[in-house]
Amino acid sequence: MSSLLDEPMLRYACNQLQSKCSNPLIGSQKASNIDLSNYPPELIRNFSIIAHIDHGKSTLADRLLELTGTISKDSANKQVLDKLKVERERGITVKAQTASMFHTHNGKQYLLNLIDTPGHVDFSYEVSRSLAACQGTLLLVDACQGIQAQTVANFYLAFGEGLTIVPIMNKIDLPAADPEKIAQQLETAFELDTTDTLAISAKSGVGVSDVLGAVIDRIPPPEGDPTKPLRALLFDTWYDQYVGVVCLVAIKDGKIKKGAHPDASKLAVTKCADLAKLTGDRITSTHSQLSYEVSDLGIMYPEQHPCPSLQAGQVGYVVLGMKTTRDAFIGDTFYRDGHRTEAFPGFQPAKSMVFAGLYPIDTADYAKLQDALDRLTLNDASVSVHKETSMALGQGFRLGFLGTLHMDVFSQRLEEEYEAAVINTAPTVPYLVRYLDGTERVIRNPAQFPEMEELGRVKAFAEPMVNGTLIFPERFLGAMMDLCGSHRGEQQDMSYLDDERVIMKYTLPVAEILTDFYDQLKSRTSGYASFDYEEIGYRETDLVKVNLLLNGKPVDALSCIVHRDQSERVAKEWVKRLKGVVERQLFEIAIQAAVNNKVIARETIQAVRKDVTAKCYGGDITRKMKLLNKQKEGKKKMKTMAGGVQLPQEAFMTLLHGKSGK
Ligand SMILES: Nc1nc2c(ncn2[C@@H]2O[C@H](COP(=O)(O)OP(=O)(O)OP(=O)(O)O)[C@@H](O)[C@H]2O)c(=O)[nH]1
Repeated sequence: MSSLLDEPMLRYACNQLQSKCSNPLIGSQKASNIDLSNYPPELIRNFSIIAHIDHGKSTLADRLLELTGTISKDSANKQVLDKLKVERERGITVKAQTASMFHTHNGKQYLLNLIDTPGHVDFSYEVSRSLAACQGTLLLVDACQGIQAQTVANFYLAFGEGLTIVPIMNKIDLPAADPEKIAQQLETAFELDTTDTLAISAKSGVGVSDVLGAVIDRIPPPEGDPTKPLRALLFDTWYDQYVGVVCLVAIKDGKIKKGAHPDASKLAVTKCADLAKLTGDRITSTHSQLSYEVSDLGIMYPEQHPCPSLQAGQVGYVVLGMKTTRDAFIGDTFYRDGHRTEAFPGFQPAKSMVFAGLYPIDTADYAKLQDALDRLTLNDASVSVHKETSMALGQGFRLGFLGTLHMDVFSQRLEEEYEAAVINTAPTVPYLVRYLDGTERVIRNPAQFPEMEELGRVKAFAEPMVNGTLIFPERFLGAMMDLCGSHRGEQQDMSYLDDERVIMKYTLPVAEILTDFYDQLKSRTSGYASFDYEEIGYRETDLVKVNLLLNGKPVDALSCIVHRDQSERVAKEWVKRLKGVVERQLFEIAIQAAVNNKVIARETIQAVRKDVTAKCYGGDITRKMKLLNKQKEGKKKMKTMAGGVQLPQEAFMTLLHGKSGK
């Protein structure tokens, strides 16, 4: 028997066993004998919980898992869906989580699949994918804070998917809770009938059992026919170091099964890989047209729990032997080999919205950095990586991210993985250059900005825009209008959620929310405002490139693309910052910022004048002059020798990160 298990499979088996041991229910009858073949779709409910950050999504998920006996009521089981081993391994890029549970209601046992959705706007493309696997959603609102910007954004995503929305007010145990006011907000903002709104405390458990009843009574079961050909929606993936990519799928029609091939017993099988070839179904990806063996499948209970099959209406995981998450396309349709079915609509790959250069501090560490990047992107297909070279920083990479949160988390993980500091250049958005001849080009790096001679052929520039939603108490109205106005925002709409809270819509350039927008939003409202946005495509704008020059030589890593109106302010700011990090040298240093070869800001660092005549005691003036002339020549030599000023790598760290290099 041991010959059947090669090393990776053995490690995988141990891993599975460990995860089962950490599940309080594994070992009990209920968990070990889950066979979902022929589970009727009318006894299944697929739902998600959507909410603004901190409104209690994970806490409610814990209570539901406890109430259904999926996890034990144990103080160690807190925020289980946030702390699953698989989720920790997935990191930030693959965030949706699924947990299946069983619940008996009116004498019937139901299979409830809770599909957790990532909350942050950077991952909203994934929220809609996850919602596509559900028929209903619990819209959770903090009974003290009320509706916030992400409540609005997530509501419209669920509404757009045509899901049944069950409104729930959470945290009613808090003294400041005001359920009546929140109900009014829900009616005003979403025209929801709030007569059936549930009022709960996910923390204490009050009212939570009614949530399970509402899921079963109000959310429709999945439609789907197990007897039809297979049609499965891929809505999430993560990377497992032992088996490769694990895919989360919602089976719309048909079934996928795992089990011995009829001929398996007749063949001499010596390797697990060979065994896998003889077991389970073969399925094809509509997107890539690649065909895969189903080597494992099951449900998340709440960790991976193998089952013999998955069928119409069910949600679970399948292992297909994919080596990296780049092979898996969220939104893809799987069908059984040779039985192509209609693909799900609206497949759209994640779009990078923010680009930044990444360089090792020590150029000798380039290979090590590449290695760390390869390992991290294995699990995160949404980060794009291209090699680039900078005159100032040497060899490095240009990375594309879904947003600034995505960029921050990735950079932090990279520093941990790579165990050294890296230099990130200032983030930029993808700009469009439209030429007079009708062609277009996307630029993701200031170095790609058209030079003077090319500018004559440029018809216009365009930048990506968003529709932003801000929600805040009325007393901050002036401050918020000022903030959006100073970030080139244009007001679209304004209304009141209740007698004191305002909801305001602005179109804003993405480049503006990369800067200090969030910090200002929080500081100007003491944290009382919330903000969310959706992309709305490109709008023409007037762009220029600001070049930073040291003694006339451009420092490519410090150039940036900005709106023409901001160029002077940005230029002055950068030369001042640069002056703060360049040390005085034996010659004068000119720090300049230029647009189209025209200098628009300048600072000067005076030379340190070495007193070369100090050793000349007494009055021989000709000897003094000789030494002073020699010094002057030395200065010239140093300028030409260096070809400009040498800036240590640490200075870039200070400039771009606002911290020292080590
Ligand atoms: N008093 C009270 N606190 C609650 C209740 N539900 C959740 N909390 C607290 O609110 C905070 C946020 O809860 P989470 O469950 O992490 O919220 P979340 O929506 O999952 O947050 P993110 O995952 O960060 O989006 C935690 O400190 C919880 O203990 C409740 O009913 N009453």
